[in-house]
Amino acid sequence: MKDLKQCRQEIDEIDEQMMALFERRMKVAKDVVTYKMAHHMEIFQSEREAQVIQNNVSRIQSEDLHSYAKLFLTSMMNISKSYQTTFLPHPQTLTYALPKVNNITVGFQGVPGSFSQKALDTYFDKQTQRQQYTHFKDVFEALKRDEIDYGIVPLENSSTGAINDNYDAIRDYGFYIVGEQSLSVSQHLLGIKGAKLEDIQEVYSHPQGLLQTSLFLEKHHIQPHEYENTAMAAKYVSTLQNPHIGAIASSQAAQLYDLDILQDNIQNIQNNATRFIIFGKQLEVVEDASCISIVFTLPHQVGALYQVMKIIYDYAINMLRIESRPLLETPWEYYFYVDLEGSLKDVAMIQALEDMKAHTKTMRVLGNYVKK
Ligand SMILES: C=C(O[C@@H]1C=C(C(=O)O)C=C[C@H]1O)C(=O)O
Repeated sequence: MKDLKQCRQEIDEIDEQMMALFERRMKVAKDVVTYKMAHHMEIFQSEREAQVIQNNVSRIQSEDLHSYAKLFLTSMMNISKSYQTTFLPHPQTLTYALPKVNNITVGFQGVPGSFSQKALDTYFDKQTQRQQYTHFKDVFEALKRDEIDYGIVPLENSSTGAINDNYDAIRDYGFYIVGEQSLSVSQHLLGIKGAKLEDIQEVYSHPQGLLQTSLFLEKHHIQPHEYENTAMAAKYVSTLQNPHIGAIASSQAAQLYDLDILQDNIQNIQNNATRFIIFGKQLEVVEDASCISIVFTLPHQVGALYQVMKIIYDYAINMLRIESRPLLETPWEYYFYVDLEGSLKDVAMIQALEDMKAHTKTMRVLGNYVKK
């Protein structure tokens, strides 16, 4: 048996060599992303990754290490991609993208009658193919598999705040926001034909639908049940044919699933609106893009957020929004999502972003798009 101290000495020597190689590899990854940004290429290149895995796993002599080698290479390439996403485009080489409209497929969560579909119908034209998914996460997965060109998900509601899972997903999947559609949302109490408000004891809806109507539900002592989606809840309630069970959903859902509107506009706040984002695999900047979204993490030190805010102030940039989310790996540390008014074609903006980046631990531009 080898001595532990001796083994660890050997590991230390190996790590030293590996770290030098890691640094070299990451520097090349930086050169790769510079090229990709200038040539409108996606960061993720699945064929290249498959090739890297195939070439290198076959170099490992011990058969029992093949699956570990594959895991090692995959993690290494994930780290390299996440590093690549942190680089800012160069205003001179960044060219405007024409919004893709022809022959595209867009994924959304829910069934016809859902608010996501309504947002999709408002943003895209009739020819756009629609693909529906059960969960928000499925829309992100579908884009990852190239099943769709874009996804559309809600990000924020004016009365209930952020839709956290989608905030985290847009960051974790490394996708870009290419557009935004705001939609005014009216929630209605739906029931089967002939049912009355007084009959309703329980309702089904998406958690957002329940939150947005919490005051009404409390007042009428109606028990809420969470469901995947408002429209799916309406469809479900329609199959139950129980006069005591209702759904909270749109008027379109009432029509589609043959339900009555027992009480309209039951949302806590009358001007209830939801912001949806359209996301894709590439940074696409259209000519009139005026909102830049960024996400960053900060070192745990006094005044770290202030330093970033000061740069925004010094460059006289209008900050449209700031949101923080916990960093799961390290408790009590946060991701900050910030929306800024401006364009990535503006040299001063890039300078400001570079300065901000210097005060962050990690920073990535999520997109530069038009708010609608
Ligand atoms: C470095 C690149 O970018 C990504 C990362 C890869 C890597 O780290 O080897 C491979 C393919 C891409 O998904 C590249 O395109 O070569």
